[in-house]
Amino acid sequence: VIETPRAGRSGSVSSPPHQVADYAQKIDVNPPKGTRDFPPEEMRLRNWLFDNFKEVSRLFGFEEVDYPVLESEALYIRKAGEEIRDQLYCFEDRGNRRVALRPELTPSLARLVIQKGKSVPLPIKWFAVGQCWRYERMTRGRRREHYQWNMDIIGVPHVTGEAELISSIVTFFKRIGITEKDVGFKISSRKVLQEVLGFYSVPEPLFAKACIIIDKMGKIPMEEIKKELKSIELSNEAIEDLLQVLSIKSLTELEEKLGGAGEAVSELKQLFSLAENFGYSDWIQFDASVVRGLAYYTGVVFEGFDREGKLRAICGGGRYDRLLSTFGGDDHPACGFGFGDAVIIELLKERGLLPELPLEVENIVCALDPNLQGAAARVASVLRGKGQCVDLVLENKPLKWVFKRAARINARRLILVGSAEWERGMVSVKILGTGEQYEVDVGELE
Ligand SMILES: OCc1cccc(Br)n1
Repeated sequence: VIETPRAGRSGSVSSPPHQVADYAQKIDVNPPKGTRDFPPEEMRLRNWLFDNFKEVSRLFGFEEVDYPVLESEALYIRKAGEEIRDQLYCFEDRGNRRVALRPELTPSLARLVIQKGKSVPLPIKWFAVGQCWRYERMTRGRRREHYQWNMDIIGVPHVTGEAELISSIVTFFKRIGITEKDVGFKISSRKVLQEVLGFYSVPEPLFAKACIIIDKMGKIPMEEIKKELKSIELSNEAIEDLLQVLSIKSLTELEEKLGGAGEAVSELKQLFSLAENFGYSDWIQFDASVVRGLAYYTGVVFEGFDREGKLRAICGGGRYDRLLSTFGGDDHPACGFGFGDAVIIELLKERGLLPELPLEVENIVCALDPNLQGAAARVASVLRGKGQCVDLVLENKPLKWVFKRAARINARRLILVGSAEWERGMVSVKILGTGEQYEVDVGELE
């Protein structure tokens, strides 16, 4: 914390060497509650993670997009009782507009797809990595921001879309050393719920609310779940039947319960068959209790989980065929997922899989004489022009300091610009850590 200097008895302020303005206020140098700084080491890990997100997206032929972190609050006003709504980071701007820091990326995607209309041919395959926000009472000390990787397919009504998306996440996991022994995907479909609630003639508008309540299973007591289901007029019989179906863990059992004629069973069978062809059957399991906590899902839903059961869901997604029409656009079939940047890092730490990402600077260039600083700048420019990374020593420093800095930045080569050598158009090169050293013509440096 930066302290403002206190006036002594004489009234004069004995300020430190650097003058601190008398009016300077004490500021907290930590970032706002629930947010993170990314100093170099953390930023290297974040870039490593995002580079893997983006490389997988490229492998699957997806195009990168982005949207404002600030959106109209209207994008997120859904009436299904979602947690994401309760925690909206929203405010009125100076133009009296209701705006919000985006809590997720999917509504922005829907907005942009509608905006683009027929100018963008289907299927759309877009991905984004963006910061998302929630305003949660810090009582739980949880973060208020995270970065989410999203991949979405618009215009494909078949479960081939969901199968492709899960394949992309499996590809990502494999790239970073995570196997099916570490994580799995619980897969279900909201059409299971729809078919069960349909038996009890539960009106369509209550369907999303029921899903949001059921998503709280395991997070709040079962009695509370039943109470909330009763509050949306589900009969005791419907509730008991629903809870029984939600405990089903196999497609065979599901088919026995629902019959084989419905879309829920047939789509899930197709998905599991496609998984066989993609080669990730060992990563997935049917679990009827998966509904996810977003109101707009309409079909297949899935979530990545850690098999040790220590962490929250790693990622989640599903089909949302009617989101666009809720924004006044033409409906297109759609599916997608969100993958947060925090739980996966916790998992990698747990598994000892965090990558070593040291700062690596190829060259450190130093003038041995203050009059040779220009020469050193020239050498640095020649190397940089050849794509070489150079840390140029910018002050007149003793060699001991230079060697210490070279070690800290993991430099491979120390290039010294000395007057005797420079007069012959040469510089001296030390390959650090090897004792090898030689002189070389500046033009031949590479
Ligand atoms: O996963 C829900 C969520 C949304 C925004 C920010 C954070 Br942290 N978490």
